Amino acid sequence: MQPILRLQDVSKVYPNGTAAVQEANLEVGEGELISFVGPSGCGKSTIFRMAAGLSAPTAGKIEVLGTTPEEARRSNGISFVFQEATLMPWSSVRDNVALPLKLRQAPRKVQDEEAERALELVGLQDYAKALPRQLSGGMRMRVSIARALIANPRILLMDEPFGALDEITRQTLQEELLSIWRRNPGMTVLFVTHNAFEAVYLSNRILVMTPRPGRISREIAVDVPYPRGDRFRTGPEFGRFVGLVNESLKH
Ligand SMILES: Nc1ncnc2c1ncn2[C@@H]1O[C@H](COP(=O)(O)OP(=O)(O)OP(=O)(O)O)[C@@H](O)[C@H]1O
Repeated sequence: MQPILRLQDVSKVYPNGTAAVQEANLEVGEGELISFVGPSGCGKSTIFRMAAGLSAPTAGKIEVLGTTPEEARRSNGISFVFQEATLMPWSSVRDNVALPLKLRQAPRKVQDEEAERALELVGLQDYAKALPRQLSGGMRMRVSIARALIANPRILLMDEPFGALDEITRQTLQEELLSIWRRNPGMTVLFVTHNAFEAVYLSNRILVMTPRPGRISREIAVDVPYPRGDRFRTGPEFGRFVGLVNESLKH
């Protein structure tokens, strides 16, 4: 199978001399949902920024959708969701979601229709005219996800998107993400989290990174079929996987 994203011996040393990533190797297949876990500062965000073409590696090669990361981003093949929802405070929810289409100069009618459709996917169809400050943290994150989905990306990069949310909201958004992912069989999701429970619940594969400079030290396949639901979350198998992730983080 042709990988949709490939890192070959990728390293990143920042101009101030900080070695953030060292010889990371990775192949991601279409339709995977992969989580990255690792200690703070081990280079997870750096890998994501490089994969999205927002920062260049200092060594090695990254291939996304058979081309360069920059090209994949320009053609809307790859979208990014950050930890903070980063919305425009003066614009309505609908206009925030429509931004990627506006930047592409899509007709206003298309922008509105597609924004409504994306808002429906995240359950916010009734909030199209609201301003971001009128929403809760979880709702703002949903807007941010809708904005990433509007361009129909083949790869969605999510950098600790649920880190700032309470546990209940986090679990709701996990379910929504899984449901969106399952309804779009070709969509590949890469997800950064500090939370072993979240990684196990969501992913088909977990990549554990070493402390900085980050390398991918271990891969854990969570070979449990979807939909997973509460039975998986509360069962013995779940605990075994979480134990495996936590154990791997110690080495
Ligand atoms: N622009 C930059 N210039 C210099 N050093 C940087 C820059 N961005 C990140 N770093 C450093 O590179 C290392 C990796 O940072 P990165 O944000 O990729 O880690 P992370 O694993 O995502 O961390 P966290 O889990 O805390 O979000 C850190 O030591 C960080 O201080």
